[in-house]
Amino acid sequence: MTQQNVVVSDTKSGVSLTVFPTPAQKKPPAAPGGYISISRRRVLKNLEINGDQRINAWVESMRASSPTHLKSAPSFSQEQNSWILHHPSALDMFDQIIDASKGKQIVMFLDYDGTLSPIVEDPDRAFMSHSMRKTVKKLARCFPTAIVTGRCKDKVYNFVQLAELYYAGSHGMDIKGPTRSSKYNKDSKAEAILFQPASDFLPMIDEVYQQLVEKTKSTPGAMVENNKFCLSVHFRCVDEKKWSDLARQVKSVLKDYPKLRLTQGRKVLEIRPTIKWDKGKALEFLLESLGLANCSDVFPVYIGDDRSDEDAFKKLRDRGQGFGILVSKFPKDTSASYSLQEPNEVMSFLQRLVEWKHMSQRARSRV
Ligand SMILES: O=P(O)(O)OC[C@H]1O[C@H](O[C@H]2O[C@H](CO)[C@@H](O)[C@H](O)[C@H]2O)[C@H](O)[C@@H](O)[C@@H]1O
Repeated sequence: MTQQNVVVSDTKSGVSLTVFPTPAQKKPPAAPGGYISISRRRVLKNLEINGDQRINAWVESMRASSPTHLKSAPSFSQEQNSWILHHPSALDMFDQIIDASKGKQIVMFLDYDGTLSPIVEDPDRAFMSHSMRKTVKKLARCFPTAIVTGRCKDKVYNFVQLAELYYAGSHGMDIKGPTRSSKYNKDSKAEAILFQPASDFLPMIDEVYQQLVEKTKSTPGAMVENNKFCLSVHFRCVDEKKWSDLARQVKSVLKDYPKLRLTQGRKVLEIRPTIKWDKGKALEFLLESLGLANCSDVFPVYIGDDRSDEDAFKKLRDRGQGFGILVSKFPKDTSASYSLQEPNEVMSFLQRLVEWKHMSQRARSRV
């Protein structure tokens, strides 16, 4: 690359442009603000446009991924019907699912928000019901069970309060084994599991958290949540007309932190380290910790409702093991095989798994 070439990178938008001078431009013109600066200005202008387009794309995508109103147009019900054909209800397909798992060790991975708990306005009040807790407790007696969430691990633990589970907080960047022994972790090895691949990022995340709180305080309803290794900026209680402004505020803070990236969830923008780690990798790590990563007779089931869960759905597809279940009332682009409409259906599905396990144990003990 010659000295005159200009590389302009917008690390946040992933845009990296290299501007090569044309032969006619090779000598810098005498005029102030030579050709490199003019090109740079043009490129920066383009980046501004791209930046705005990107913000609009986030905002649109956030609206689409968490629709507020049930659509009623005929084309929508057609879309819904065709989607359901491709992602049938895991409750309707229960027998087929059980058939596919025959002779294999089922391992359960559960997202938290929108899967075990209903979506609510205040993230600090996203409690799971007692009946859901009871169900998950029973489930963990039948199968190794992990909670995989974007939340801070300790916060989700306070919601779930089951010491016999594995927990992967901060989108899998904070993993911990059970602290209470169960059938699957008798040798106490599980308790020793602790994996934090992004610990170097802690000071940066704290710094960005402070800046985001300061920057967004002028936007009524905006809330920044510290999830330890990642952050969430909540849009749910912000007037939709202000969403683009809020996204711009977030982007303006992040421009100085190329080592952080933005992802988007249900009315939330999430800020996380650029390391190659996600819920899919966390799932693989947990299977390895359980000594099941290289087994052909493992059957992982991952249930989740959000974009970040797609990494885990995809991982299962790539491994050709088990399957994903998307929790959604609406058709969504997904790598999950099955669907459930809401946390209540998730609970029914988990209950059926527990009943089936008890029945098959009883049948085996009779033989
Ligand atoms: O991986 P998850 O367990 O699904 O966590 C993803 C985000 O969940 C939470 O936000 C979502 O639930 C809130 C409470 O119902 C809701 O108000 C918000 O709009 C949703 O996006 C959590 O607060 C975030 O920090 C997580 O990133």
